[in-house]
Amino acid sequence: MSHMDAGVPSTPGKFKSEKPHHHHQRLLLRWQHSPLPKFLFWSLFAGAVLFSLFLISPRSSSSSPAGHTHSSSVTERRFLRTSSSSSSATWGGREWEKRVRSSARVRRHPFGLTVLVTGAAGFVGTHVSNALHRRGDGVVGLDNFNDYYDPSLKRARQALLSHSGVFLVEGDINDGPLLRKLFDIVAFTHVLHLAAQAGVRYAMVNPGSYVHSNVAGLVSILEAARSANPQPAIVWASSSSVYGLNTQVPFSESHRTDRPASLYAATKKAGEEIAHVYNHIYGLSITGLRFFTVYGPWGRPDMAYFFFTRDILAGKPITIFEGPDHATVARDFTFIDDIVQGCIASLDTAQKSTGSGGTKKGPAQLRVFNLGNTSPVPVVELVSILERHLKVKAKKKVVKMPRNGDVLFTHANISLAKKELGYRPTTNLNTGLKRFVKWYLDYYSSSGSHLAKKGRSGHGSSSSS
Ligand SMILES: O=C(O)[C@H]1O[C@H](OP(=O)(O)OP(=O)(O)OC[C@H]2O[C@@H](n3ccc(=O)[nH]c3=O)[C@H](O)[C@@H]2O)[C@H](O)[C@@H](O)[C@@H]1O
Repeated sequence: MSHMDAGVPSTPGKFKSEKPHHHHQRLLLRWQHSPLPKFLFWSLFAGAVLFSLFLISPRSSSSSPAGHTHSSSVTERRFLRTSSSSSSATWGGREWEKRVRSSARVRRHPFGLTVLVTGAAGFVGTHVSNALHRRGDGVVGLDNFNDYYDPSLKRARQALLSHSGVFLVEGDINDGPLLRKLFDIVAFTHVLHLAAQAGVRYAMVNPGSYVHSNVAGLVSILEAARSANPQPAIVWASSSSVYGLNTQVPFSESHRTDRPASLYAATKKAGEEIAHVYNHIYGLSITGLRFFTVYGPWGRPDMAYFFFTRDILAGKPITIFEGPDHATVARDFTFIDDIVQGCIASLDTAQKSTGSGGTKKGPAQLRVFNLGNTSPVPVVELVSILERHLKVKAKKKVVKMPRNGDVLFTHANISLAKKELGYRPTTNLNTGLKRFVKWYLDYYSSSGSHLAKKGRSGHGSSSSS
């Protein structure tokens, strides 16, 4: 859920350099040696630099927010609007530092953790931050509140955290000075890095944002962590999508992950390789968690279970994908509370990093775990459960799955997480969706959403099997 701050271009803004032909080189040399063309050359050069800076600026974005991405095939280079790019949000100052320190204070002695949670206004980030704080750990959140999906939902999650005493810093994971400042003020024992550009299908619409958040952003976090003294242990969100076209089931950590089906998956896979580098060179203790389609209250509106709910209530048709020869599309949907348990167990079992001041002192822990539910459910079944809880019949359109980065099925083998983390998911899809629907109806009726109200009054009496 994070994105770039103003200024520094990453991969999307780069131009391809081409080797000029010798003849062109000679012409260019001659041209450069006369004074007027030299002036013209540098003016044009400066103009080009300014123009490219304009293009990469977050403020240059004019396209509409994402979240409803399943139909677009037009690739755009778009920078998501963040709180710091559209308002005067800043960080720093004595009052700000005081709030950071106070939020980081451990109330669970002697074993309390001090955790920096990136993407803390996100779905998983909010839940884990809350749970850590409740048990007495120090928690500081970081989030850039970008507009990939409705920022008001992120603000509502922030209000929830703030109410329980967790301070959320508004800023970007690509902001090196901000990260250094945070590590200067607080000796974080752990970083739970959840900030990312999520969503499989949106990667075809806005590829640059995936590279920026999931590759450059991850490196930025690891750079700050490796230079910090003491170095924190890192736990971060990878994804079940790294299994890509793997056909061995259930997916186990030892299976192939070199055939991603989407750019999103490729950036998460790249993250796992980058983690290896920082572990190897700097002695950072790093744990990657492959989440399997996490759902639940306070979830992400760009995910199918969420927008299916919205559209069913609004009486709009929903599109259900099917594979070749009518093959069922299924997901190992995992309830948020189980994921929270897996994240906390990963933090608790993470060993200390072994470096200091950027120098490795010895080998450090490097782990990857599947966090799934181990029982895949077809998407049509997900829709039936929603219909039951919403008491509304869906207008279903079954279509052949477009080539959009989606895979046919996911299924986690969680033996390793069970053994090493004591991870045991306990919520099935029916129970989890019941809790989601309850939250959804409460949230959107109390926040005055016409959509939820209209959907309920317009279709409340029809019911499904
Ligand atoms: O497990 C993961 O690692 C990933 O889980 C989700 O990705 P996905 O499983 O594709 O979840 P949804 O976008 O909610 O889609 C769920 C299912 O509904 C299907 N679907 C989606 C959209 C649609 O209009 N119709 C439809 O049938 C998809 O093909 C998929 O099988 C998240 O969106 C990713 O950020 C996350 O990394």
